[in-house]
Amino acid sequence: MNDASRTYDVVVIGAGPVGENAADRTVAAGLSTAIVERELVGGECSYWACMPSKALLRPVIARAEGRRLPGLSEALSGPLDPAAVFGRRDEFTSHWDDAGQVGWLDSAGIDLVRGHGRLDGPKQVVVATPDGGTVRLTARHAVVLATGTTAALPSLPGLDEVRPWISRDATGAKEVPGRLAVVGGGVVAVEMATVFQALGSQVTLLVRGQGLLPKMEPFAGELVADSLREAGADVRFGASVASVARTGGEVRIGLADGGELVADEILFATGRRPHTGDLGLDTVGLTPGDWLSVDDTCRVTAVEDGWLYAVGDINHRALLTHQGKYQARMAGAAIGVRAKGEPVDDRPWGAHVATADHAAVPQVVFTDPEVGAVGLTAAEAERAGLRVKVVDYDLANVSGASLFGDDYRGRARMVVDLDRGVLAGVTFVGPGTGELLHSATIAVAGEVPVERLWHAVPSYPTISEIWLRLLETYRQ
Ligand SMILES: Cc1cc2nc3c(=O)[nH]c(=O)nc-3n(C[C@H](O)[C@H](O)[C@H](O)COP(=O)(O)OP(=O)(O)OC[C@H]3O[C@@H](n4cnc5c(N)ncnc54)[C@H](O)[C@@H]3O)c2cc1C
Ligand SMILES: NC(=O)c1ccc[n+]([C@@H]2O[C@H](COP(=O)([O-])OP(=O)(O)OC[C@H]3O[C@@H](n4cnc5c(N)ncnc54)[C@H](O)[C@@H]3O)[C@@H](O)[C@H]2O)c1
Repeated sequence: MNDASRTYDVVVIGAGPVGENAADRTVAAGLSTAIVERELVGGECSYWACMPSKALLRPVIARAEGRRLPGLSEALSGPLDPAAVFGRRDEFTSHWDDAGQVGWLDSAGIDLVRGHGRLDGPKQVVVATPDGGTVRLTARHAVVLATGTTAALPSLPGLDEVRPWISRDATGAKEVPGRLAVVGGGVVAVEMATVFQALGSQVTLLVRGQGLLPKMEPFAGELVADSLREAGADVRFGASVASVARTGGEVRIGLADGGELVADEILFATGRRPHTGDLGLDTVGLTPGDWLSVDDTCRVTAVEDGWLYAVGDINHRALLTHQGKYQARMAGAAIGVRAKGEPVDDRPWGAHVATADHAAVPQVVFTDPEVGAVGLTAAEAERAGLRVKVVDYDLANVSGASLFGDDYRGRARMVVDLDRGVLAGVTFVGPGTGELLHSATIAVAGEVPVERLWHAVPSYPTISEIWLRLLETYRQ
């Protein structure tokens, strides 16, 4: 063994939250593990996605909530201080320094190899190191790909010259643009529109569809759109960008309907593409640039002998940090038992399978109002052929919600699978509901019978009383 060629039980490429967790689990299973990272240990989530975006959103949401409380609202009438908001964000990204996360890798017994990793045939990884050298890593048991995603941009004439913002530019911003155009109606678009409108930008949201948050219950996007408009944002539906050009510091945006919009910056929040284009996938018979299909233990299905795993965003099952970390826990444990020749517990909800990816993926959108959803929407349940009862309730009628803030607006939906007597999905929309979501995740993942939920008594007067109201409505 020398510096340029090393052998480990497991090699992980990508030290985002998901790769880190996979490595932690394989070390816990007694397997020597190296992790390869080309940028910052901690990945997109820690430095450019979850953490900075939520650090930017927190004062925005806290202020919006405080402004609904007479006695407090007067003290919150002034503008937010962007420099202080950006400063707190910088603390949460550790000023884009990964020393803390590298220390954690050390403490967990995971070897870090810095550089760009590529597959080079079965169980082989070649790392191009920052000093121009190469390190060959051989895996005895498994290679785990956890290389995440980057922003997907549409192909538009002139886009490169415009220097458009992608999510990294928004979450890492140092200045507040006077006019910000945001293209897209998904999670990044609504969260960043919320931040920049509150920090002082005039935001225009250009949504090609007819609603926001199209993967969720329709009322979620409707309530978020109402609130963005009340905050002063211009939310346009059926608005497709046809061309972009930068002249004299301004971006001129041509719309498909012939209209034009002028902005100082344009953010494309139009989805993600996987970091699989330059990963050596062709050396193992896969197509560069593709998302990677996996089984429930996260093994890449198209590769023989079961040595290649893909966890987190790149398998396209659920582009969320918590769900990727869950996959990493399952895959890491599966690699551990397979290495020992022990049986894999791959029954649904078994110890080595990411069953929740199919039935119980939770997500909180940190807008005002917050949106929390888990499991199937009513439309998805219908498409899946389930016999369901859809139960809606206006959160404004819950005592805990009206105490939370005046003029409370929110709505909840419970989708009951009538044949199994359990919940297929739950959605909460309203201020303060994000922390409520895990109760629904437990009910859905635990397949708690609706009749037993009737005995789970929510405390009075909390927003959790929505559970009682939904169940009463269901039983009527
Ligand atoms: C603006 C924004 C906000 C978000 N907010 C949330 C949120 O609030 N909650 C949530 O659950 N999810 C959120 N997400 C999604 C979340 O960021 C991702 O689901 C998560 O980062 C996926 O983790 P990962 O480890 O799979 O990939 P990543 O975090 O992308 O990490 C992949 C790592 O692999 C490295 N890498 C890539 N290729 C190579 C290579 N060839 N060699 C070596 N290293 C390589 C990268 O440098 C990176 O460090 C957000 C996303 C965005 C864009
Ligand atoms: N709070 C959270 O959990 C959180 C926050 C941010 C991001 N994320 C995750 O990160 C991922 C990426 O988020 P995202 O918002 O970029 O993707 P997304 O898939 O949620 O939304 C992309 C939106 O862009 C639209 N779009 C795509 N191409 C377009 C085009 N050419 N022109 C106009 N519109 C176009 C789509 O119709 C869609 O509405 C998501 O999977 C999301 O779950 C999660």
